[in-house]
Amino acid sequence: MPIPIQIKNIRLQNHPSARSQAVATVPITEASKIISVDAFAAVLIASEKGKRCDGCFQIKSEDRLLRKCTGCGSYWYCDSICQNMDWKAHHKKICKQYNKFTSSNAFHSLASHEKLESLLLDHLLSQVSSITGRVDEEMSPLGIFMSLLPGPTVPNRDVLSVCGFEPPIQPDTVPLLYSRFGNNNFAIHSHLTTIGHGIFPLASRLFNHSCIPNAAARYIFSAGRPVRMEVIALRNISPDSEITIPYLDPALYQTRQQIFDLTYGFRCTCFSCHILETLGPIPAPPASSPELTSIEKTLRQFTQVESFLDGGLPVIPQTNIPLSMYCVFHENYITNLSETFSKASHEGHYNLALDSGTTLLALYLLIYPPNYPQTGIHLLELAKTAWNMTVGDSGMDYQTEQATKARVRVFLSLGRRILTVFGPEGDEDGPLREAETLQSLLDP
Ligand SMILES: C[S@@+](CC[C@H](N)C(=O)[O-])C[C@H]1O[C@@H](n2cnc3c(N)ncnc32)[C@H](O)[C@@H]1O
Repeated sequence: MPIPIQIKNIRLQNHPSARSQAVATVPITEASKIISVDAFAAVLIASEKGKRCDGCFQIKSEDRLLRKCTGCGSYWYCDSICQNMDWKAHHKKICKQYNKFTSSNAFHSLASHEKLESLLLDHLLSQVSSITGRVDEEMSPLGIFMSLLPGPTVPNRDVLSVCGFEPPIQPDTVPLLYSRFGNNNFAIHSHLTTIGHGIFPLASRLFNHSCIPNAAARYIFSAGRPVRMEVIALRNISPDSEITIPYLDPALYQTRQQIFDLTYGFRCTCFSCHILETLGPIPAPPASSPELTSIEKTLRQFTQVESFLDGGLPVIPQTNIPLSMYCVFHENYITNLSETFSKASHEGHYNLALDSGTTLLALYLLIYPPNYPQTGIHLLELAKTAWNMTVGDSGMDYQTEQATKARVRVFLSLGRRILTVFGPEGDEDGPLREAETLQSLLDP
């Protein structure tokens, strides 16, 4: 059956297990924008409420004070443009019931992710009810949403039926809508920190997941507009190659397959998952420090992280990983290592920070594909740490200072390159701006 979606430079073709896949019809160059789509529905996470505009998601500042909705007092906006946009899209349907619902026992009994889902579903249902009659239009956001594959579990309607209103859509449409909800909402981030969740039907319809993706989503906030998702090519994509995005952090080596099963209803068969399956369960890292130090040495040697720091970032194949260092993929190890790095860096223990940060970089080279934004942000953090070391130690001798500054330069240039590929996203001041500032301090 032909697939009735036409997007510039992309063709949807049949896929044996994922129904369809998006493939490039022309060469797509690294850093280019593959698609740009507005959120069909979006909601801020609880900790961001009152700090950002509920309409466009821009952050409050001295120049952008927020005004409260006078009806519920629980939604905040930059100005009347954002407020009108939100009112028409969904808020007029929920304003009156919002406080009653969010203070109800039913709402309080939900886990925090369920609360967020319930509010997002609420926005979605309100949105849907404002555009009744367009369900059958194939290219409308709702038409595309309804054409998505259902997830493995249907959300509990009692839990997720929010604000007590029933959308005025045909009753048989409601279960279809619910069953497509859980597996099609995206975490919206600013500088890779989640600030909300949103529904982007066209992006859902097009892109399958890979743990070694060649594209990734970034989010743009602009006044008077809904949040926009842009899917960016992380590397050159040749014609007829599939375009894939990560549905979750590929570093979740132990839990990702379970999340695919439970939330999306598929088994990932990418190369990284294939290797994981071949190697079997990941052992816990050793408790003893000398043993762990030796494993970390093997990891750094295997990725040649120290020697490449003078050149460019290598692509390390996940093949032939020495079995002795397999435990570095344990999620506890990754979490502990990144905590050690950021704590040591903040507390001024720079030698420890650079040591653990370099080991973490070696691990990221194995886990993430080229130009993955997390690697770029980590390189910037390493550059800032090395820079703080040079300015924080007034007794540093000239040679050590020059050697440390040389490390700052390398980390910064590698990090900037990756961050430029992904491009700016979210709030105005971000890692790219920080990288420019650090560059101007280094080379005044
Ligand atoms: C957001 S949709 C992606 C578009 C989907 N291929 C379609 O035809 O509508 C997500 C669903 O696609 C399928 N899918 C996505 N990535 C997959 C993968 N790597 N392997 C198998 N199925 C996948 C799963 O059924 C998943 O719930």
